[in-house]
Amino acid sequence: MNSDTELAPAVQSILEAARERSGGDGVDVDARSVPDALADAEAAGRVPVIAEVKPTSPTADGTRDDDPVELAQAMVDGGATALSVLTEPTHFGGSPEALTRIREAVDVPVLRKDFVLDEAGMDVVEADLLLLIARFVDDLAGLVTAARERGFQPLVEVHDRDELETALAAGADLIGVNNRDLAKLEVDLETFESVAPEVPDDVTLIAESGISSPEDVRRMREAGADALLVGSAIMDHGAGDSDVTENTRRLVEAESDAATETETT
Ligand SMILES: O=P(O)(O)OC[C@@H](O)[C@@H](O)c1c[nH]c2ccccc12
Repeated sequence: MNSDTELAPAVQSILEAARERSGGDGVDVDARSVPDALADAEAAGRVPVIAEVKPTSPTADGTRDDDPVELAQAMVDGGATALSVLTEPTHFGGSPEALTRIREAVDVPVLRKDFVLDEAGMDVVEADLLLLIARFVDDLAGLVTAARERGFQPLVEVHDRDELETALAAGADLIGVNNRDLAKLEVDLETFESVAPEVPDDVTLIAESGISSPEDVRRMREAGADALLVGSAIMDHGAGDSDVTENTRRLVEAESDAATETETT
C-alpha cells in the first residue's frame, strides 16, 4: 500500500477508523449475478446504473437521513440495475444493518461499499459484490480469492494504469475506475478515459464517481463503461427532498432516443 501521507486528511481518517473496526464471524453468500443483471439492462435498452445509497460523504454538501430502504427502492423504481450501499459508519453514515435490510427488500445485486482492508473485514455482512480498493490493500490477489471463496463478486477499484495492472494480475474480472482522486478528493472524468483503453475486453468495466448528467453518462459509455456507479447526483445531498427515482431515471434513460433529442434540440 502507498503511504497514507499522500492522501487527503479525510481519507487518512477513514482508513484509521477502518483499521480500528472489528471484523465479523464469517459469511457465506449466495450472490445475485452482476453479469446477468447488466445483460438484462442492456436488453431492455437501459443504461446499467449502479445507484449508491450514501447518506453523506466527506465531499457531500449535506446529509440525507431518509430511510435507506426507501431510498434503495426509489432507485430500483427509477431503473437502477444494481445498488451500492455504504456500510462505513463514521464518514459516510452507513451501516451493515442498512445493507442487510436493503438486500432483503430488493432483488437487484447489492455492492458493499466500504474500506475492507483484510479478510476479517469481509466477514461483517453478506452482499452480492464486495469493493476492494487496490490502493489500500497489500495482498490484492489474496483478498480477491478470499472474497470469491465467500461467494462475493469482488469489484476492484483502481485510479490509474499501474493500479489497473495490479488488479489484472490479481485476477480481477470486475474493475471500477474511480474518477475521484483520493489524494485531493477532486473528480476528473478524464481518469476513466485514460485508463479504459488498457482494460481487456473480457473485464466488466465500471466508471465510478463524478457522473452527474446524461451527457456524462454518454461520455463514459463512449469511453467503454459497461456500467456506471453514481452516488451524489442521485442522492442530491444539498436538496433533502430531491426525487431519487427521477434522478436515477434520467441517467438510466440517457441513451434512449427521446432523451438525446430533448437535450440536443
Ligand atoms: O458520489 P459520486 O461522485 O457519484 O461517486 C459514487 C462512488 O463512486 C463513490 O462514492 C466512491 C467511489 N469509490 C469509493 C470508495 C469508498 C467510498 C465511496 C466511493
